[in-house]
Amino acid sequence: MISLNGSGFLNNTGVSGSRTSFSHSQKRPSASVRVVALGSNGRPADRNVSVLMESTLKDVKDGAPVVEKDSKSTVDAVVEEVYTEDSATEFITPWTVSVASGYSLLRDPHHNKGLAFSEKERDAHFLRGLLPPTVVSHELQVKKMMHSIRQYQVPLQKYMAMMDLQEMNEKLFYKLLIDNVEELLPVVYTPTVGEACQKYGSIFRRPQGLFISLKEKGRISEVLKNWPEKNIEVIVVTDGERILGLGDLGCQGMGIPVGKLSLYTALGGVRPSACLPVTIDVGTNNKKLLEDEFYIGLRQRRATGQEYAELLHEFMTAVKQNYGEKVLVQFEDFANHNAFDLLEKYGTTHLVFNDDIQGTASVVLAGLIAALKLVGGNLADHKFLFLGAGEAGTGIAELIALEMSKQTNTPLEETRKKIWLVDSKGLIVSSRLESLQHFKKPWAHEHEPIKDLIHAVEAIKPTVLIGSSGVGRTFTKEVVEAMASLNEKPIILALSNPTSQAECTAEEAYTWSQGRAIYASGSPFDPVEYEGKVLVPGQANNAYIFPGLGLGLIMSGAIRVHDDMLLAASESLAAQVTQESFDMGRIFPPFSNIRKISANIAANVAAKAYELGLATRLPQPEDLVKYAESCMYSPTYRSYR
Ligand SMILES: NC(=O)C1=CN([C@@H]2O[C@H](COP(=O)(O)OP(=O)(O)OC[C@H]3O[C@@H](n4cnc5c(N)ncnc54)[C@H](OP(=O)(O)O)[C@@H]3O)[C@@H](O)[C@H]2O)C=CC1
Ligand SMILES: CC(=O)C(=O)O
Ligand SMILES: [Mg+2]
Repeated sequence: MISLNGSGFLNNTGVSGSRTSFSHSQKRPSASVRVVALGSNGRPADRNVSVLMESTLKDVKDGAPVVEKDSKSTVDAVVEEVYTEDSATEFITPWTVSVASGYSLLRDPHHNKGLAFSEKERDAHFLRGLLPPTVVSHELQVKKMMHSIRQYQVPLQKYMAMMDLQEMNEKLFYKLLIDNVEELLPVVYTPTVGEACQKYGSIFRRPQGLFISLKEKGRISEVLKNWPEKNIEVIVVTDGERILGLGDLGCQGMGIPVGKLSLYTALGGVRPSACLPVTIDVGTNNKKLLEDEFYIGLRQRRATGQEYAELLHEFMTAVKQNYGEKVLVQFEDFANHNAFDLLEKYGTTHLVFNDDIQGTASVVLAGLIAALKLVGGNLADHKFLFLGAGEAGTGIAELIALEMSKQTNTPLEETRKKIWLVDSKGLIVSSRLESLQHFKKPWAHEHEPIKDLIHAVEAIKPTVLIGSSGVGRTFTKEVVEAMASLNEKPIILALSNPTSQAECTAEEAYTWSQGRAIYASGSPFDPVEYEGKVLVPGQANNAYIFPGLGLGLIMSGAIRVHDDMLLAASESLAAQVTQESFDMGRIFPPFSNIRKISANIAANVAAKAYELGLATRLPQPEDLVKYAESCMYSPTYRSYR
């Protein structure tokens, strides 16, 4: 497993939302917070209307500016006040010299409240006549939006409605997503985000992230400055070459960083304005896209070698220059021939992790630790077989081997022998060693060659079967039946996304194993009734991990990601699976509790960062769970003066 390095950018307050904040001992003069609303084109409109928040920054306590609550303010929590307010306290752009009319305010997604603007605000901000007379609560807005989204039968229409909402009223978008996470996760994330990426050219309306193409070579730092937010804490970047299990979608992969970052906010509580989605466009080898008149990316085959490396290097350098050394960069959906190398290269200079390799490993290990409560034994008592030996497969395999090695005090080389992988050419065995990609080599064990999965299952006799191939329906009836004949409770994880690429469905796994399989999948499946018992499949998706992991890194001011932090995240997630879940056969907790889960994961990750001496936010908060919760963005409307 690759351990990642980086060096520290010190944020004195430890409140990660605020790079422009103050040291623990510094007093900040009392100051009103001035917010300038901009015109719909991002430039100020011609009317002089300043929007003043009702809160006033007074002091700095425990590293967090204390907000004196105005009698009319609706905001209560001190830290929340600082962390949650999304740039409203520092709305700075080079052209912020005058202020806007209410019309502009309605078009500013960060500050727009739509019909929730109070009578007083409508008067103060020139909104009279621009809104119908009714004033509604945030809750009613959520109810109405959910009603409206449920009217759409087609998932992509729901996705587009959600994206429109995000562009229109950010706080309503996040409240909707947080309050209805189980229903809306499949809309803004897998599986629908996969279809959205496939059709991104046709549905593209407004930029939701930065597109950095070969055309921008030599001026990436300038391009970063075009993004309106400056205090970036998390970047999710893709080059679009391996989007879910859908292959090379080039520039249209942008849906993935956008979706992942909306989960950073909704699930992990990172401020939306601190999140930057980036797509690096070096071309695409997808012939269909190159010939598609609606394709939005560069029309050329992918740049490789030095040209590719130089663009990526310029990007990584510019990121550090613009946002400091503690900005977290999450590599997402790169093809494996670049992913491992990028992780290794930038792990020594930046705070980076690869979600597909490391986030996936952490979530699957958590599921396995939890599953042991149902099947018994320790990790080392089990034998693992993977279909797919790429980023997800070898990443998971390595973290399982590491955990096993720690638990049994056995060398990693030994624990790896419990784990077998099959790739497109068959079982990975020592006779193939020379021709294997470097990340597969540790898994080339002594065995005769085997070409297909069913024969590998029969020969290896695994207790756990994990699909990470990106190819749908590869766990056939024969394969699942073989697992069920070998094990009383076979563990079967069909990780590939989106739903169309799942190695088998929940229904198939339960039916073909006579209801005995312990099953989880990357994309969600509905519960299945088998012989009168309702079995609820878990969702083995890195979305359980990266938001909490990211929050833990940010709140502790961590300067690098360490494997032990991934293990800490796994342990925390596994510990949060309740008996109620186990009784339904699920090895992951429901997403409805995800913010609490993320806070606990963040606390465990941060604790590990402190233990390893990798945290820079000092002193360590006494109660890390409470601190994590206090740091989390919540989409509460603020009152405007
Ligand atoms: N649930 C989750 O949280 C996550 C799910 N995933 C999903 O996992 C899948 C794989 O992702 P990733 O590991 O990054 O992709 P990679 O491209 O890195 O790896 C795919 C692996 O599958 C192998 N493979 C492809 N076709 C077959 C086949 N027919 N039979 C056997 N093996 C095959 C490839 O073999 P070869 O090397 O020979 O080409 C390769 O080893 C994707 O669908 C992705 O969506 C990924 C990350 C997280
Ligand atoms: C979930 C995820 O990261 C993937 O499928 O690539
Ligand atoms: Mg991914």
